[in-house]
Amino acid sequence: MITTFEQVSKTYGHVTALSDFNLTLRTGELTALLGPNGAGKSTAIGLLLGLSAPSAGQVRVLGADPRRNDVRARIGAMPQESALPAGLTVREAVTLFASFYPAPLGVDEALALADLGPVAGRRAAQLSGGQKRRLAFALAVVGDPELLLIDEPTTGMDAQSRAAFWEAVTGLRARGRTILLTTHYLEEAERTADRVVVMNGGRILADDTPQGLRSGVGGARVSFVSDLVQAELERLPGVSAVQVDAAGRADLRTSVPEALLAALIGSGTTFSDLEVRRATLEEAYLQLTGPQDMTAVTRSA
Ligand SMILES: Nc1ncnc2c1ncn2[C@@H]1O[C@H](COP(=O)(O)OP(=O)(O)OP(=O)(O)O)[C@@H](O)[C@H]1O
Repeated sequence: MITTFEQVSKTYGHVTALSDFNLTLRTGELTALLGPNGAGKSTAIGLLLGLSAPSAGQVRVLGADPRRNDVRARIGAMPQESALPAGLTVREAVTLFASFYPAPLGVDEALALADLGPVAGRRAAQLSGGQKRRLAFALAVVGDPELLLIDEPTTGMDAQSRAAFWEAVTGLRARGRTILLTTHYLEEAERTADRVVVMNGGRILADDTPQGLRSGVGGARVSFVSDLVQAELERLPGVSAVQVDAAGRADLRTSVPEALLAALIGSGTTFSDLEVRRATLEEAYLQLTGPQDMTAVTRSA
């Protein structure tokens, strides 16, 4: 059952949030939708949830109009900010949400997926920020949805919660669920997504696998210590950027790392401390969206 945006535009007064937006979500795939603040990601998710109608074009969710109640019952959503039932315990909230769906998961299964077992008896209002995100996840998955929409899911989660969260999400994908995720944590998208869609200004800039995006833009970084001066480094094959630090370590960006190394060795130059690494998804993303975007966050490992 196909989920598509066909030539969708969405405007709010004079603001164009989405423009000529075309995207097909493939069954069983985890797609990461990336873009700076205001790019249009939440607007796209809102359209899939049937919260608003497109200004032009067509949105189909699991083959039908997302505003139909029977379609909504097949979607799970974890919004950026969710109003949780504060007075209920975690278990009561998950039990209540399970009752909305025709074939839900077991309550204990949903609690375990979200790693909430130890706090199942606690009231939602008393949860920490990260625990609230995990409760929002449990409420999104308890209906066993075919399509899962998750908007900046791991904000506020600690390292263990994030690891457990991604394990649960990839487990759902292995069961054939279709997942659309937005995140500003690019290394999470790089590690987990089958497909990355980069957007800005309401338009799609790239749609590829994480590997495809990395190799399509940016090439590789090669660094080493040598006596070569800036002008000599710039003449090496495929070099688009050169930085040399005070200790004489050169850091080069090249589209052809193999040719660069062959030229370096062929020149007879003495060099040491060689490091070669492919461009990261973050570098590819920044090339696509422009260095002025300060919203892409990278956590230190
Ligand atoms: N209800 C609304 N009324 C007016 N403008 C809106 C509304 N919702 C979104 N916008 C505008 O539409 C554009 C896209 O917003 P959207 O929330 O979809 O971006 P986003 O990519 O999700 O951003 P973020 O990463 O900050 O969550 C922005 O310029 C935003 O100000």
